[in-house]
Amino acid sequence: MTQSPEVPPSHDALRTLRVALGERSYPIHIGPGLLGDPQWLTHHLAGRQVMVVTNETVAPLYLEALKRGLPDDLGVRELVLPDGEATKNLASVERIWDELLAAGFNRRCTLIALGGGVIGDMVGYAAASYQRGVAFIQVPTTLLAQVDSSVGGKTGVNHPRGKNMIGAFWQPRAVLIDTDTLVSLPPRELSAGLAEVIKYGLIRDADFLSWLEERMPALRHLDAAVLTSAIERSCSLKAEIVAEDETEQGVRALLNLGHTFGHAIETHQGYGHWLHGEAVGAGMLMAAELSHRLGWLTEADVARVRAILEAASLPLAAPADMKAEDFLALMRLDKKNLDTRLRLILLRRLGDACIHDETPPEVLSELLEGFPRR
Ligand SMILES: NC(=O)c1ccc[n+]([C@@H]2O[C@H](COP(=O)([O-])OP(=O)(O)OC[C@H]3O[C@@H](n4cnc5c(N)ncnc54)[C@H](O)[C@@H]3O)[C@@H](O)[C@H]2O)c1
Ligand SMILES: O=C(O)C(=O)C[C@@H](O)[C@H](O)[C@H](O)COP(=O)(O)O
Ligand SMILES: [Zn+2]
Repeated sequence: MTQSPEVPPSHDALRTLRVALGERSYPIHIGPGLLGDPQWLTHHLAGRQVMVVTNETVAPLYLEALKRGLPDDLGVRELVLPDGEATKNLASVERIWDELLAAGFNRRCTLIALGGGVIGDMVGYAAASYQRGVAFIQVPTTLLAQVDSSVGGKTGVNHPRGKNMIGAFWQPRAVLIDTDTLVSLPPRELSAGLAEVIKYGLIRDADFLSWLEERMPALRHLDAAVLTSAIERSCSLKAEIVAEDETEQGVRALLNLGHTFGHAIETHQGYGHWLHGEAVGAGMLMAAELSHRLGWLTEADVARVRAILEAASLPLAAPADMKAEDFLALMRLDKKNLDTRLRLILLRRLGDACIHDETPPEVLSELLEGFPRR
Protein backbone atom coordinates (compact mmCIF):
# COMPACT_ATOMS: atom_id res chain seq x y z
CA MET A 1 0.00 0.00 0.00
CA THR A 2 1.57 3.25 -1.09
CA GLN A 3 0.72 6.88 -1.63
CA SER A 4 -0.10 7.07 -5.36
CA PRO A 5 1.36 9.56 -7.81
CA GLU A 6 -2.18 10.02 -9.25
CA VAL A 7 -2.94 12.82 -6.74
CA PRO A 8 -3.43 16.03 -8.70
CA PRO A 9 -1.73 19.08 -7.12
CA SER A 10 -5.00 21.09 -7.20
CA HIS A 11 -6.65 18.93 -4.49
CA ASP A 12 -4.76 19.66 -1.26
CA ALA A 13 -7.31 17.77 0.81
CA LEU A 14 -7.28 14.74 -1.46
CA ARG A 15 -5.54 11.50 -0.54
CA THR A 16 -5.08 8.50 -2.80
CA LEU A 17 -4.19 5.08 -1.44
CA ARG A 18 -3.70 1.92 -3.45
CA VAL A 19 -4.80 -1.66 -2.89
CA ALA A 20 -1.85 -3.61 -4.25
CA LEU A 21 -3.16 -6.75 -5.97
CA GLY A 22 -1.02 -7.04 -9.08
CA GLU A 23 -3.04 -6.51 -12.22
CA ARG A 24 -6.18 -6.08 -10.10
CA SER A 25 -4.68 -3.19 -8.07
CA TYR A 26 -6.86 -0.13 -7.67
CA PRO A 27 -6.88 3.34 -6.13
CA ILE A 28 -8.92 4.60 -3.18
CA HIS A 29 -9.48 8.34 -3.62
CA ILE A 30 -10.48 10.12 -0.40
CA GLY A 31 -11.50 13.76 -0.09
CA PRO A 32 -14.29 16.35 -0.16
CA GLY A 33 -16.17 17.26 -3.34
CA LEU A 34 -15.16 14.25 -5.44
CA LEU A 35 -18.68 13.44 -6.63
CA GLY A 36 -19.41 15.43 -9.72
CA ASP A 37 -15.76 15.95 -10.65
CA PRO A 38 -15.26 14.18 -14.01
CA GLN A 39 -11.61 13.33 -13.46
CA TRP A 40 -12.32 10.59 -10.88
CA LEU A 41 -14.86 8.25 -12.45
CA THR A 42 -14.42 8.49 -16.21
CA HIS A 43 -10.92 7.12 -16.19
CA HIS A 44 -12.06 3.82 -14.59
CA LEU A 45 -14.95 2.98 -16.93
CA ALA A 46 -14.48 -0.25 -18.90
CA GLY A 47 -16.45 1.01 -21.93
CA ARG A 48 -19.48 3.12 -22.81
CA GLN A 49 -22.17 1.07 -21.04
CA VAL A 50 -22.60 2.40 -17.49
CA MET A 51 -25.25 1.68 -14.86
CA VAL A 52 -25.43 3.44 -11.49
CA VAL A 53 -27.16 1.37 -8.82
CA THR A 54 -28.25 3.14 -5.66
CA ASN A 55 -31.22 3.18 -3.28
CA GLU A 56 -34.25 5.33 -2.61
CA THR A 57 -32.57 7.19 0.30
CA VAL A 58 -29.28 7.97 -1.43
CA ALA A 59 -30.64 8.72 -4.92
CA PRO A 60 -32.28 12.07 -4.04
CA LEU A 61 -29.15 13.13 -2.15
CA TYR A 62 -26.28 12.20 -4.46
CA LEU A 63 -27.34 10.61 -7.77
CA GLU A 64 -27.40 13.87 -9.76
CA ALA A 65 -24.02 14.92 -8.37
CA LEU A 66 -22.52 11.56 -9.32
CA LYS A 67 -23.93 11.81 -12.84
CA ARG A 68 -22.26 15.22 -13.28
CA GLY A 69 -19.00 13.35 -12.86
CA LEU A 70 -19.70 11.16 -15.90
CA PRO A 71 -19.44 12.14 -19.58
CA ASP A 72 -22.72 13.68 -20.88
CA ASP A 73 -22.86 11.54 -24.01
CA LEU A 74 -22.94 8.14 -22.26
CA GLY A 75 -26.67 7.87 -21.59
CA VAL A 76 -26.01 6.45 -18.13
CA ARG A 77 -28.65 3.99 -16.84
CA GLU A 78 -29.92 4.23 -13.27
CA LEU A 79 -31.42 1.63 -10.97
CA VAL A 80 -32.86 2.78 -7.66
CA LEU A 81 -33.49 -0.11 -5.25
CA PRO A 82 -35.41 -0.13 -1.96
CA ASP A 83 -33.36 0.62 1.17
CA GLY A 84 -32.38 -1.66 4.04
CA GLU A 85 -30.36 -4.67 5.17
CA ALA A 86 -33.46 -6.84 4.69
CA THR A 87 -33.17 -6.19 0.92
CA LYS A 88 -29.61 -7.57 0.77
CA ASN A 89 -30.70 -10.76 -0.92
CA LEU A 90 -30.65 -12.61 -4.23
CA ALA A 91 -33.98 -11.08 -5.31
CA SER A 92 -32.33 -7.63 -5.37
CA VAL A 93 -29.33 -8.96 -7.28
CA GLU A 94 -31.75 -10.53 -9.74
CA ARG A 95 -33.29 -7.09 -10.31
CA ILE A 96 -29.84 -5.76 -11.20
CA TRP A 97 -29.22 -8.67 -13.62
CA ASP A 98 -32.64 -8.08 -15.21
CA GLU A 99 -31.96 -4.36 -15.77
CA LEU A 100 -28.55 -5.11 -17.28
CA LEU A 101 -30.04 -7.64 -19.68
CA ALA A 102 -32.97 -5.40 -20.58
CA ALA A 103 -30.50 -2.63 -21.41
CA GLY A 104 -28.41 -5.00 -23.55
CA PHE A 105 -25.30 -4.58 -21.41
CA ASN A 106 -22.30 -6.69 -22.44
CA ARG A 107 -19.02 -7.68 -20.80
CA ARG A 108 -17.51 -4.22 -21.27
CA CYS A 109 -20.12 -2.56 -19.06
CA THR A 110 -19.39 -0.87 -15.72
CA LEU A 111 -21.61 -0.88 -12.64
CA ILE A 112 -21.29 1.97 -10.16
CA ALA A 113 -22.39 1.27 -6.57
CA LEU A 114 -23.57 4.52 -4.97
CA GLY A 115 -24.55 4.05 -1.32
CA GLY A 116 -23.69 2.18 1.86
CA GLY A 117 -22.39 -1.34 2.35
CA VAL A 118 -25.68 -2.99 1.39
CA ILE A 119 -25.61 -1.44 -2.09
CA GLY A 120 -21.86 -1.98 -2.41
CA ASP A 121 -22.02 -5.68 -1.48
CA MET A 122 -24.99 -6.39 -3.78
CA VAL A 123 -23.71 -4.43 -6.77
CA GLY A 124 -20.30 -6.04 -6.34
CA TYR A 125 -21.90 -9.47 -6.42
CA ALA A 126 -24.02 -8.57 -9.45
CA ALA A 127 -20.81 -7.43 -11.17
CA ALA A 128 -18.96 -10.60 -10.14
CA SER A 129 -21.67 -12.84 -11.59
CA TYR A 130 -23.08 -10.93 -14.60
CA GLN A 131 -21.75 -12.62 -17.73
CA ARG A 132 -19.10 -14.18 -15.44
CA GLY A 133 -17.71 -10.87 -14.30
CA VAL A 134 -17.83 -7.20 -15.31
CA ALA A 135 -16.22 -4.00 -14.00
CA PHE A 136 -17.56 -2.10 -11.00
CA ILE A 137 -16.68 1.03 -9.05
CA GLN A 138 -17.45 1.66 -5.39
CA VAL A 139 -18.77 5.10 -4.41
CA PRO A 140 -19.45 4.58 -0.68
CA THR A 141 -21.61 7.15 1.10
CA THR A 142 -21.74 5.82 4.69
CA LEU A 143 -18.82 5.91 7.11
CA LEU A 144 -18.98 2.13 7.38
CA ALA A 145 -18.77 1.68 3.63
CA GLN A 146 -15.99 4.28 3.33
CA VAL A 147 -13.77 2.63 5.95
CA ASP A 148 -14.54 -1.00 5.27
CA SER A 149 -17.04 -2.51 2.82
CA SER A 150 -15.97 -0.63 -0.32
CA VAL A 151 -12.40 -1.92 0.00
CA GLY A 152 -11.26 -5.51 -0.43
CA GLY A 153 -13.72 -7.14 -2.81
CA LYS A 154 -15.92 -9.14 -0.45
CA THR A 155 -19.26 -9.04 -2.25
CA GLY A 156 -22.48 -10.91 -1.61
CA VAL A 157 -25.88 -11.20 0.01
CA ASN A 158 -27.48 -12.61 3.16
CA HIS A 159 -29.37 -15.88 3.43
CA PRO A 160 -32.17 -16.22 6.02
CA ARG A 161 -29.99 -18.80 7.78
CA GLY A 162 -26.75 -16.83 7.72
CA LYS A 163 -25.13 -13.49 7.05
CA ASN A 164 -23.25 -12.98 3.73
CA MET A 165 -23.57 -16.68 2.99
CA ILE A 166 -23.77 -16.23 -0.78
CA GLY A 167 -21.05 -14.24 -2.47
CA ALA A 168 -17.72 -13.94 -4.25
CA PHE A 169 -14.41 -12.14 -4.02
CA TRP A 170 -14.51 -9.54 -6.80
CA GLN A 171 -12.43 -6.39 -6.64
CA PRO A 172 -13.68 -2.97 -7.76
CA ARG A 173 -11.75 -0.92 -10.33
CA ALA A 174 -11.63 2.06 -7.99
CA VAL A 175 -13.09 3.39 -4.75
CA LEU A 176 -14.22 7.01 -4.69
CA ILE A 177 -14.80 8.35 -1.16
CA ASP A 178 -16.40 11.79 -1.14
CA THR A 179 -16.19 12.71 2.54
CA ASP A 180 -18.82 15.46 2.06
CA THR A 181 -21.51 12.77 1.81
CA LEU A 182 -21.17 12.11 5.54
CA VAL A 183 -22.94 15.38 6.42
CA SER A 184 -26.34 13.79 5.74
CA LEU A 185 -25.64 10.53 7.60
CA PRO A 186 -27.91 9.91 10.63
CA PRO A 187 -25.98 9.73 13.95
CA ARG A 188 -26.92 6.08 14.49
CA GLU A 189 -25.32 5.18 11.13
CA LEU A 190 -22.22 7.21 12.00
CA SER A 191 -21.86 5.20 15.22
CA ALA A 192 -22.23 1.96 13.26
CA GLY A 193 -19.35 3.04 11.03
CA LEU A 194 -17.24 3.95 14.06
CA ALA A 195 -17.48 0.32 15.22
CA GLU A 196 -15.45 -0.81 12.19
CA VAL A 197 -13.00 2.09 12.68
CA ILE A 198 -12.44 1.04 16.31
CA LYS A 199 -11.97 -2.54 15.05
CA TYR A 200 -8.82 -1.55 13.12
CA GLY A 201 -7.26 -0.10 16.27
CA LEU A 202 -8.16 -3.19 18.29
CA ILE A 203 -6.81 -5.73 15.80
CA ARG A 204 -3.67 -4.09 14.49
CA ASP A 205 -2.84 -0.57 15.67
CA ALA A 206 -2.76 0.31 19.38
CA ASP A 207 -1.58 3.87 18.58
CA PHE A 208 -4.59 4.38 16.32
CA LEU A 209 -6.81 3.09 19.16
CA SER A 210 -5.39 5.73 21.55
CA TRP A 211 -5.76 8.38 18.83
CA LEU A 212 -9.43 7.41 18.46
CA GLU A 213 -10.03 7.45 22.22
CA GLU A 214 -8.93 11.09 22.30
CA ARG A 215 -10.91 12.12 19.25
CA MET A 216 -14.23 10.34 19.66
CA PRO A 217 -16.14 13.60 20.41
CA ALA A 218 -14.62 15.24 17.30
CA LEU A 219 -15.55 12.22 15.18
CA ARG A 220 -19.12 12.28 16.46
CA HIS A 221 -19.32 16.00 15.67
CA LEU A 222 -18.22 15.27 12.09
CA ASP A 223 -14.96 17.20 12.37
CA ALA A 224 -13.88 16.95 8.73
CA ALA A 225 -10.12 16.77 9.28
CA VAL A 226 -10.38 14.16 12.03
CA LEU A 227 -12.90 12.08 10.10
CA THR A 228 -10.76 12.15 6.97
CA SER A 229 -7.70 11.01 8.94
CA ALA A 230 -9.72 8.17 10.50
CA ILE A 231 -11.00 7.09 7.07
CA GLU A 232 -7.54 7.24 5.58
CA ARG A 233 -5.95 5.22 8.41
CA SER A 234 -8.75 2.63 8.29
CA CYS A 235 -8.52 2.21 4.51
CA SER A 236 -4.76 2.01 4.72
CA LEU A 237 -4.90 -0.79 7.32
CA LYS A 238 -7.55 -2.67 5.37
CA ALA A 239 -5.68 -2.28 2.06
CA GLU A 240 -2.54 -3.65 3.71
CA ILE A 241 -4.35 -6.74 5.02
CA VAL A 242 -6.21 -7.38 1.76
CA ALA A 243 -2.99 -7.08 -0.25
CA GLU A 244 -1.46 -9.70 2.05
CA ASP A 245 -4.38 -12.14 1.96
CA GLU A 246 -7.06 -11.34 -0.62
CA THR A 247 -9.23 -14.44 -0.12
CA GLU A 248 -8.99 -14.85 3.67
CA GLN A 249 -6.67 -17.81 3.93
CA GLY A 250 -5.11 -16.31 7.07
CA VAL A 251 -4.55 -12.77 8.32
CA ARG A 252 -7.64 -11.30 6.62
CA ALA A 253 -9.81 -13.20 9.12
CA LEU A 254 -8.66 -10.69 11.77
CA LEU A 255 -11.02 -8.17 10.08
CA ASN A 256 -13.77 -10.39 11.49
CA LEU A 257 -13.18 -9.32 15.11
CA GLY A 258 -16.60 -9.24 16.79
CA HIS A 259 -18.30 -10.58 13.66
CA THR A 260 -18.90 -14.19 14.79
CA PHE A 261 -21.06 -12.82 17.61
CA GLY A 262 -22.30 -9.86 15.54
CA HIS A 263 -23.43 -11.90 12.54
CA ALA A 264 -25.27 -14.25 14.92
CA ILE A 265 -27.14 -11.22 16.30
CA GLU A 266 -28.01 -9.88 12.83
CA THR A 267 -29.21 -13.28 11.58
CA HIS A 268 -31.23 -13.96 14.75
CA GLN A 269 -32.96 -10.57 14.43
CA GLY A 270 -33.85 -11.28 10.78
CA TYR A 271 -31.56 -8.47 9.45
CA GLY A 272 -32.10 -4.75 9.79
CA HIS A 273 -33.13 -4.40 13.43
CA TRP A 274 -29.64 -4.09 14.77
CA LEU A 275 -27.31 -2.33 12.32
CA HIS A 276 -24.25 -4.32 11.23
CA GLY A 277 -21.92 -1.91 13.07
CA GLU A 278 -24.03 -2.14 16.25
CA ALA A 279 -23.92 -5.93 16.23
CA VAL A 280 -20.16 -5.84 15.59
CA GLY A 281 -19.73 -3.33 18.43
CA ALA A 282 -21.43 -5.65 20.95
CA GLY A 283 -19.55 -8.59 19.38
CA MET A 284 -16.18 -6.87 19.90
CA LEU A 285 -16.97 -6.39 23.58
CA MET A 286 -17.89 -10.08 23.81
CA ALA A 287 -14.58 -10.97 22.13
CA ALA A 288 -12.71 -8.71 24.55
CA GLU A 289 -14.45 -10.29 27.58
CA LEU A 290 -13.63 -13.75 26.28
CA SER A 291 -10.01 -12.72 25.71
CA HIS A 292 -9.93 -11.64 29.37
CA ARG A 293 -11.39 -14.97 30.51
CA LEU A 294 -8.61 -16.72 28.55
CA GLY A 295 -6.03 -14.70 30.49
CA TRP A 296 -4.92 -12.38 27.67
CA LEU A 297 -6.58 -8.99 28.24
CA THR A 298 -6.57 -7.36 31.66
CA GLU A 299 -9.72 -6.00 33.29
CA ALA A 300 -8.41 -2.53 32.51
CA ASP A 301 -8.07 -3.46 28.80
CA VAL A 302 -11.68 -4.64 28.70
CA ALA A 303 -12.75 -1.43 30.44
CA ARG A 304 -11.00 0.55 27.67
CA VAL A 305 -12.85 -1.41 24.98
CA ARG A 306 -16.16 -0.82 26.78
CA ALA A 307 -15.40 2.89 27.20
CA ILE A 308 -14.55 3.57 23.55
CA LEU A 309 -17.64 1.67 22.36
CA GLU A 310 -19.76 3.66 24.81
CA ALA A 311 -18.16 6.92 23.63
CA ALA A 312 -19.15 5.94 20.08
CA SER A 313 -22.71 5.30 21.32
CA LEU A 314 -22.62 1.61 20.47
CA PRO A 315 -24.46 -1.15 22.36
CA LEU A 316 -22.68 -2.77 25.30
CA ALA A 317 -25.14 -5.64 25.64
CA ALA A 318 -26.66 -8.38 23.47
CA PRO A 319 -30.34 -8.56 22.45
CA ALA A 320 -32.64 -9.53 25.33
CA ASP A 321 -34.26 -12.33 23.34
CA MET A 322 -31.02 -14.15 22.46
CA LYS A 323 -30.07 -17.11 24.63
CA ALA A 324 -26.60 -18.68 24.76
CA GLU A 325 -27.92 -21.61 22.63
CA ASP A 326 -29.16 -19.17 19.97
CA PHE A 327 -25.67 -17.70 19.71
CA LEU A 328 -24.02 -21.12 19.61
CA ALA A 329 -26.34 -22.51 16.93
CA LEU A 330 -25.67 -19.56 14.62
CA MET A 331 -21.96 -19.35 15.42
CA ARG A 332 -21.55 -22.98 14.34
CA LEU A 333 -22.49 -21.89 10.80
CA ASP A 334 -19.83 -19.18 10.68
CA LYS A 335 -17.76 -19.18 7.48
CA LYS A 336 -14.46 -19.10 9.37
CA ASN A 337 -15.02 -22.49 11.03
CA LEU A 338 -13.03 -25.46 9.81
CA ASP A 339 -14.32 -28.98 10.55
CA THR A 340 -16.27 -28.88 13.79
CA ARG A 341 -14.20 -26.25 15.61
CA LEU A 342 -15.40 -22.72 16.26
CA ARG A 343 -12.80 -20.23 15.08
CA LEU A 344 -12.94 -16.90 16.84
CA ILE A 345 -10.97 -13.70 16.44
CA LEU A 346 -9.73 -12.72 19.88
CA LEU A 347 -7.30 -10.21 21.36
CA ARG A 348 -3.91 -11.21 22.78
CA ARG A 349 -3.42 -7.53 23.61
CA LEU A 350 -5.12 -4.32 22.53
CA GLY A 351 -3.84 -3.78 18.98
CA ASP A 352 -2.92 -7.46 18.52
CA ALA A 353 -5.63 -9.88 17.38
CA CYS A 354 -5.33 -13.60 16.72
CA ILE A 355 -7.32 -16.47 15.20
CA HIS A 356 -8.23 -18.93 17.95
CA ASP A 357 -9.98 -22.30 17.68
CA GLU A 358 -9.29 -23.74 21.11
CA THR A 359 -11.70 -21.87 23.33
CA PRO A 360 -12.95 -24.40 25.91
CA PRO A 361 -16.72 -24.79 25.28
CA GLU A 362 -17.54 -24.16 28.96
CA VAL A 363 -15.65 -20.82 28.90
CA LEU A 364 -17.57 -19.71 25.82
CA SER A 365 -20.90 -20.83 27.32
CA GLU A 366 -20.21 -18.95 30.55
CA LEU A 367 -19.42 -15.81 28.56
CA LEU A 368 -22.59 -16.14 26.47
CA GLU A 369 -24.77 -16.80 29.50
CA GLY A 370 -23.26 -14.03 31.65
CA PHE A 371 -22.96 -11.28 29.04
CA PRO A 372 -25.45 -8.45 29.70
CA ARG A 373 -28.70 -8.30 27.69
CA ARG A 374 -30.74 -5.24 26.81
N1 LIG B 1 -17.87 -6.23 1.95
C1 LIG B 1 -17.30 -5.95 3.11
O1 LIG B 1 -16.08 -6.09 3.30
C2 LIG B 1 -18.15 -5.41 4.22
C3 LIG B 1 -17.55 -4.78 5.32
C4 LIG B 1 -18.38 -4.26 6.31
C5 LIG B 1 -19.76 -4.34 6.18
N2 LIG B 1 -20.29 -4.93 5.10
C6 LIG B 1 -21.76 -4.97 4.91
O2 LIG B 1 -22.20 -3.60 4.77
C7 LIG B 1 -23.55 -3.51 5.21
C8 LIG B 1 -23.68 -2.35 6.15
O3 LIG B 1 -23.34 -1.16 5.46
P1 LIG B 1 -23.86 0.27 5.94
O4 LIG B 1 -23.64 0.41 7.38
O5 LIG B 1 -23.32 1.25 5.01
O6 LIG B 1 -25.44 0.11 5.78
P2 LIG B 1 -26.44 0.55 4.60
O7 LIG B 1 -25.88 0.30 3.30
O8 LIG B 1 -27.74 -0.07 4.95
O9 LIG B 1 -26.53 2.12 4.82
C9 LIG B 1 -27.05 2.61 6.04
C10 LIG B 1 -28.20 3.59 5.81
O10 LIG B 1 -27.68 4.86 5.44
C11 LIG B 1 -28.33 5.32 4.25
N3 LIG B 1 -27.35 6.19 3.61
C12 LIG B 1 -26.29 5.85 2.86
N4 LIG B 1 -25.53 6.92 2.61
C13 LIG B 1 -26.12 7.97 3.20
C14 LIG B 1 -25.81 9.34 3.31
N5 LIG B 1 -24.67 9.83 2.83
N6 LIG B 1 -26.65 10.15 3.97
C15 LIG B 1 -27.78 9.64 4.54
N7 LIG B 1 -28.12 8.35 4.50
C16 LIG B 1 -27.29 7.51 3.83
C17 LIG B 1 -28.69 4.07 3.55
O11 LIG B 1 -29.70 4.29 2.58
C18 LIG B 1 -29.15 3.21 4.71
O12 LIG B 1 -30.47 3.57 5.09
C19 LIG B 1 -23.87 -4.84 5.86
O13 LIG B 1 -24.65 -5.60 4.98
C20 LIG B 1 -22.52 -5.48 6.08
O14 LIG B 1 -22.60 -6.88 6.08
C21 LIG B 1 -19.54 -5.47 4.11
O1 LIG C 1 -13.21 -7.51 4.58
C1 LIG C 1 -13.25 -8.43 5.40
O2 LIG C 1 -12.57 -9.46 5.27
C2 LIG C 1 -14.13 -8.35 6.58
O3 LIG C 1 -14.29 -9.33 7.30
C3 LIG C 1 -14.78 -7.03 6.88
C4 LIG C 1 -16.03 -7.13 7.73
O4 LIG C 1 -16.16 -5.90 8.41
C5 LIG C 1 -17.30 -7.31 6.91
O5 LIG C 1 -18.41 -7.21 7.74
C6 LIG C 1 -17.39 -8.53 6.04
O6 LIG C 1 -18.49 -8.46 5.16
C7 LIG C 1 -17.54 -9.80 6.82
O7 LIG C 1 -17.28 -10.85 5.95
P1 LIG C 1 -17.73 -12.34 6.22
O8 LIG C 1 -16.82 -13.12 5.34
O9 LIG C 1 -17.53 -12.63 7.67
O10 LIG C 1 -19.15 -12.44 5.83
ZN1 LIG D 1 -18.10 -5.74 9.30
